Amino acid sequence: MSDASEARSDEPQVLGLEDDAEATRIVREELRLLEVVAKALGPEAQPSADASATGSTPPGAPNLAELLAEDDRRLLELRDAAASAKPEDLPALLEQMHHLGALRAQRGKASSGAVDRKTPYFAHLRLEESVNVRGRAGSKERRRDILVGSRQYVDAGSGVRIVDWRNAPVSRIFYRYREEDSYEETLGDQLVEGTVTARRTVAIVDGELRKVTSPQGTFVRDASGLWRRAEPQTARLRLPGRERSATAAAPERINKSTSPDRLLPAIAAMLDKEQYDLITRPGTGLVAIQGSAGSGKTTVGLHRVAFLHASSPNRFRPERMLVIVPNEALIHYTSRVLPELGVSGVPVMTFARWSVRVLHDIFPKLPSAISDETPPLVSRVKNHPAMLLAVDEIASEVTARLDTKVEAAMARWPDGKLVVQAWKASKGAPDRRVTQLSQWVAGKRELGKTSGSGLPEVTRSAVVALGQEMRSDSRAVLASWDDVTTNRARLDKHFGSYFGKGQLDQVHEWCVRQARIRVEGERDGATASLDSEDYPLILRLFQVLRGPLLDVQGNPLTVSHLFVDEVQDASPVELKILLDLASGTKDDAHDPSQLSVTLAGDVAQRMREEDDVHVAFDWDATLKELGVPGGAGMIEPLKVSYRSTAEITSFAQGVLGPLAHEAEPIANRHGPPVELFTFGSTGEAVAFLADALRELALDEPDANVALLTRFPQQAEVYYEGLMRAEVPNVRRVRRQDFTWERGFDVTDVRQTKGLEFDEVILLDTTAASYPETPQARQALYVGATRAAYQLWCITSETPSKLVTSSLPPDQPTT
Ligand SMILES: Nc1ncnc2c1ncn2[C@@H]1O[C@H](COP(=O)(O)OP(=O)(O)OP(=O)(O)O)[C@@H](O)[C@H]1O
Repeated sequence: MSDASEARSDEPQVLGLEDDAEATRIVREELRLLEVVAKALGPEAQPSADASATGSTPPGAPNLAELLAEDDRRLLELRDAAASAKPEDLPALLEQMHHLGALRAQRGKASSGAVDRKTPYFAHLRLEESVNVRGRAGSKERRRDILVGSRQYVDAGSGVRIVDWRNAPVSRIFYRYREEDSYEETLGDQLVEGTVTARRTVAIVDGELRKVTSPQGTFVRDASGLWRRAEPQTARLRLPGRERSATAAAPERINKSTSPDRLLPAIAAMLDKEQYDLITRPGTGLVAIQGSAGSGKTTVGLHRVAFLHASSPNRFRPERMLVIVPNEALIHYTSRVLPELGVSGVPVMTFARWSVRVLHDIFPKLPSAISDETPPLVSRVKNHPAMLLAVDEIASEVTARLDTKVEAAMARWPDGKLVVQAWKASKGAPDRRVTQLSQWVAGKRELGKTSGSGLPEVTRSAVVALGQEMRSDSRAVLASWDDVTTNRARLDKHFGSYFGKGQLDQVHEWCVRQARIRVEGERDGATASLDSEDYPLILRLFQVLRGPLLDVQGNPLTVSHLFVDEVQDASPVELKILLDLASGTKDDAHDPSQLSVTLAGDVAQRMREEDDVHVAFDWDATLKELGVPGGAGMIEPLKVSYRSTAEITSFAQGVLGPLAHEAEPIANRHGPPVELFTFGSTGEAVAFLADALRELALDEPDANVALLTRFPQQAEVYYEGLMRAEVPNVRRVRRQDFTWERGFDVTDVRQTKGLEFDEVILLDTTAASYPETPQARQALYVGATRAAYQLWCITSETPSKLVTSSLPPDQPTT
């Protein structure tokens, strides 16, 4: 490429900067470069090289074009399905289309097609270097201009060279070095040493240069074509400490960035009145805590566990209490609170972890593998609220069969009527009733004030034989599990009004296949496994057929107090199991009068794995469904938003729109404004972030920032870019494997449920990733409210309306 800094007679005009020689020189250089590129690209630019030629696609892996074709095919399929879908299936299909559309858009930007003439590149590097070719003596000096863009373009004739920011080896220099830095890099078989003599980012919109950002200044062109030197870049990430209090009496907040670790602290001395009242409620009964994100729900639930233990150490022994949190990260995040409050040894688990342990204690022969291929549809059906009714129906059928058996069998024996009466007086799950009948006939207990010990011998023997026969029905937990999932008529009856026939066909087919592999062993390479949703299903069937769950010694398993955090994400079946577990037992049956439970949740934060259809969480309905007396009257809202600043809290409420909490949360501190940064491409956004994060790492080495995308695949792109840019301590968190150390965690929103970071950067806050759907609102809300102090939104396409409409009206967007 010719040297753009040489003076020429036909040099482009830079109006508005006549008094600023440095600015004129820089802008003119960039205008000339753009002219050269535009000429080389011509009106119909042709691709010069595809992405695979850059060596970025591993052998055998599908290349970008194949992935795009696959995306298109699936989009078409979804579109067809939507055209003929039942109205109730439409939201799910539309949500899938949004998801795929967002990924497709991102992939499309990186596709190997023609360079986008409207925005051919976003950065310019000028390098002066000396090149040594391996194995050859001597070196060659050269000076060259490299442009960095979203697609590669090389035109040897005109000297134009645009490299793809993601994979051209030379783009490493752009991300790793600043202007005037010396570098040494191996590019192919060449060892290249040199100096970056210019490093600029440029905004080219519709083929026109609009902005140049350089170490010498930022130069912006307005609509009338005049250039001006902009105020120095003010966008900075910062750590807390300088914010003002929103209310004079606002309590202090613990500054986690200066505490020894980043875990949730014990804050007994700081609790407010409402929090304290909830914590000190009597130990028997149910306490339901609703509150916006960061209002202290987890904190209150854990302090309540400690309070109950302190008030009745024998009843609430640590090992007899249970805390259920929605993900593995929260187990670690909350681990400090209880020991600091003097209670060690309370099991804190996810429902999944707890249920795996209990199920295998009861049924050690069940396969231990959990399928990672379960279709989302199967998960949705198995987690559906209607499953509770399906399970209850099975229990009623078993009971009806046993009633018939007892009556039919006893009609033949002397005093058989007494046996029928005793059977009717027995209580609890069918299997417990069979046990009670056996105990009655053996004279070990009374049923309805009678004892069976006076029965004629023949009748007693007949009852013993009948009891054995009845066990095959009352203990048929695993057979009932098969029945509820593989019996097509049952699926239709319970789920037919929520799912289409084709969908239930798929569910049925999957369940039948799973059952067959379990019976026949390995088949076509597939080994026996359970779906993760089978765990609650089997445990619930156990409770309704056989009674309280059992520990490994076969004793009834109960807990003296249960705290379920993020309850809006638990399925009704899971909740029902847990509530029975926390009910205690009397006469072998659950005893709701002993119930001791704390539930904490936020309707606005529901994000279940299988929710491609929006399912609103309704406290009242849930409590009623679970048979909790009092319903919504039990709920105590917490209103102070302790985690996030007023700026973030207000932005987050805006994002929720119609789903916003009835009671506007009260924030107690101010902080930096929420900012939206718009870029021409992901590569440009990565360059900006790399600079901001590097600067933060230098100024505040302890900072811990979360960079969050909506979908996991999007996080990969940013992670790779930041790694290439050699930003220190960048980590890709895929399955809640947070290290809780200083640095930058790149992950998707779902992973951060319940957690807190000083700064959050929401990536790809585009209209495609966050459309105006309830799911997108809730995901964006969860992401935004993870931030305690500072929140940035980044986009390289049309920004989501959820973001733009939630920023304050005077908020400048960059
Ligand atoms: N009374 C209080 N005074 C000061 N800080 C508090 C108070 N209550 C809670 N906090 C702090 O507020 C932050 C959020 O608390 P917590 O995680 O318990 O909220 P949450 O409602 O469970 O949030 P989420 O809905 O996001 O799960 C924590 O840093 C906690 O220490």
